[in-house]
Amino acid sequence: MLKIQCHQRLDDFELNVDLAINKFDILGVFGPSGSGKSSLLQAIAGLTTAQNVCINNHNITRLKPDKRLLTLQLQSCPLFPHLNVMGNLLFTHTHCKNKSHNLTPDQVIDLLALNPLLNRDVAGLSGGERQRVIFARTLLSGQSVVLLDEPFSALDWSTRFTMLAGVQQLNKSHGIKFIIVSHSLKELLYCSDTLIHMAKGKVLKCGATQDVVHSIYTNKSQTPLSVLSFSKSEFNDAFGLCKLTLSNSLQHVYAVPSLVKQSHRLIIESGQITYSKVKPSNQCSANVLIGMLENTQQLDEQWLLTVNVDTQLLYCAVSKRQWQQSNVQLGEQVYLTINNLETSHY
Ligand SMILES: Nc1ncnc2c1ncn2[C@@H]1O[C@H](COP(=O)(O)OP(=O)(O)OP(=O)(O)O)[C@@H](O)[C@H]1O
Repeated sequence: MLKIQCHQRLDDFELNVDLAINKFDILGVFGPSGSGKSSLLQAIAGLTTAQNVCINNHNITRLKPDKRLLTLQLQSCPLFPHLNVMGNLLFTHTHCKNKSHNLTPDQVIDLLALNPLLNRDVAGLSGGERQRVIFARTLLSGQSVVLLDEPFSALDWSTRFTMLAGVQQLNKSHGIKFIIVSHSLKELLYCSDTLIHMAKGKVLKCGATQDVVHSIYTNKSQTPLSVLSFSKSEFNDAFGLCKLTLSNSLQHVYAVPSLVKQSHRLIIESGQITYSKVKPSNQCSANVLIGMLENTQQLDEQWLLTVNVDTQLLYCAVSKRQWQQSNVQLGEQVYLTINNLETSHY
């Protein structure tokens, strides 16, 4: 159980958060610019003085930041300029006391593939390299609750997915809990189990990530993305592709290994999915899944179809003309073709 109550007035802006979550491992915080995401993390970490901060009914408003047993990685963090990358990591590992987990520098370096950077001068690092080093340093502070404010915004999607898979792995292997602020639903869908949607200093919705994302889509504010979870991944030598078996049925799709990473989720954009009432007969049409049309909604010029595949909701955006011609009713079986899984598009 996690309960957060936080009240803070910052000139004209008022942060007023009161939420309760049954369980979380990786909590995402999503919302438009200026909605109060960073202010919330900073108030929890004690970097700003809020009028009231209660976590699980403990009032921590006056508790010093170093007694809060968590660490916050800000959007931009300085590194020590007189130390190289390895020096920065070792400094944190050596000087941070009262650690709650025993992650070693070698483990973090391996997980985040930092070996090629270790002897580099920090002044010469690119924005993305710098973010990876800062994340490694955050982990080496040894806290088991880690707050991250836009931690991977400077990374390309492939590297970002590797880092997010690392976050999931650290949660499983070392029990580290993460709260991650991001503008990107794609990022949060990939890694978080629970999501907070904020606007104007308040929580609009909080709950299982897919439910909250669904409510964001039905409010028309975002391009729909789907998550496809799979339980098994087997590399197929003949195709050079991974065969992914869906979590709740024997349906499967094939994807290039670079899309699979260490995670058991694929993020699929609505434009990647096409649907039909009859099974596609074209031999080239691989990656066809069977589902049931669960909902339709008009989004400006398009229609958004929600299709239940394997108890997972996939979103498919179609033109008005295509929707009218297809003559599919709610509850009917449809075929979804997932495109671009067999070529790397990041
Ligand atoms: N120290 C401060 N004094 C006055 N106003 C502040 C202060 N810090 C933040 N604010 C205001 O509070 C609001 C929320 O800011 P915050 O940085 O928390 O939003 P955010 O959701 O993290 O935005 P972004 O996604 O752009 O980083 C903004 O309107 C900001 O101008």
